[in-house]
Amino acid sequence: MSQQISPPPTPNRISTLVSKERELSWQIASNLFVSFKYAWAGISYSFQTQRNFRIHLSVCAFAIGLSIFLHLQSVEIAIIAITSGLVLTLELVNTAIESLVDLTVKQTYHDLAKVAKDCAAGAVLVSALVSLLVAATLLLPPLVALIVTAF
Ligand SMILES: Nc1ncnc2c1ncn2[C@@H]1O[C@H](COP(=O)(O)OP(=O)(O)OP(=O)(O)O)[C@@H](O)[C@H]1O
Repeated sequence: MSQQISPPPTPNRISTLVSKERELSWQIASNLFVSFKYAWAGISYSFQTQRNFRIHLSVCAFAIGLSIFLHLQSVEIAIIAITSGLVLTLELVNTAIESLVDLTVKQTYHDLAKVAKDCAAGAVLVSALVSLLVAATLLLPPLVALIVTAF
């Protein structure tokens, strides 16, 4: 049996899509303040439900705090902040993908659900490892120097 392939979108179809923008959405944020409120609700949900998010947040705060305490250069602190932000951002995306997968397949097993969840978790792991490497490279030399001078 041949598989049905959707035709590429024509300019007319695109303008129809634009005019029906967000038609399927249950609710649309009415202004920027409301958008921030929902964004904060997402961060709060992740914090309350995801143990890994709480661990990563603590480690990131510690790394940034230590980099300030050790008087690292502004660029170095910025690099640590960027890599930390990336980990937390991917944790949020991971939570969103998990929720979408669970919403779609509910409590049934599906190979593609596994791929989606495993890849999302893999993205967090990659960013966490890179972040750890960057933090160790920038923090360890001044930290060791401080410990050596103290004893
Ligand atoms: N519906 C499903 N179909 C197939 N495999 C699934 C399904 N749900 C979960 N899994 C498998 O179980 C693993 C753990 O599921 P879970 O929902 O706890 O993901 P997780 O929340 O990504 O873990 P973490 O919170 O540590 O990132 C997934 O990575 C996936 O391999």
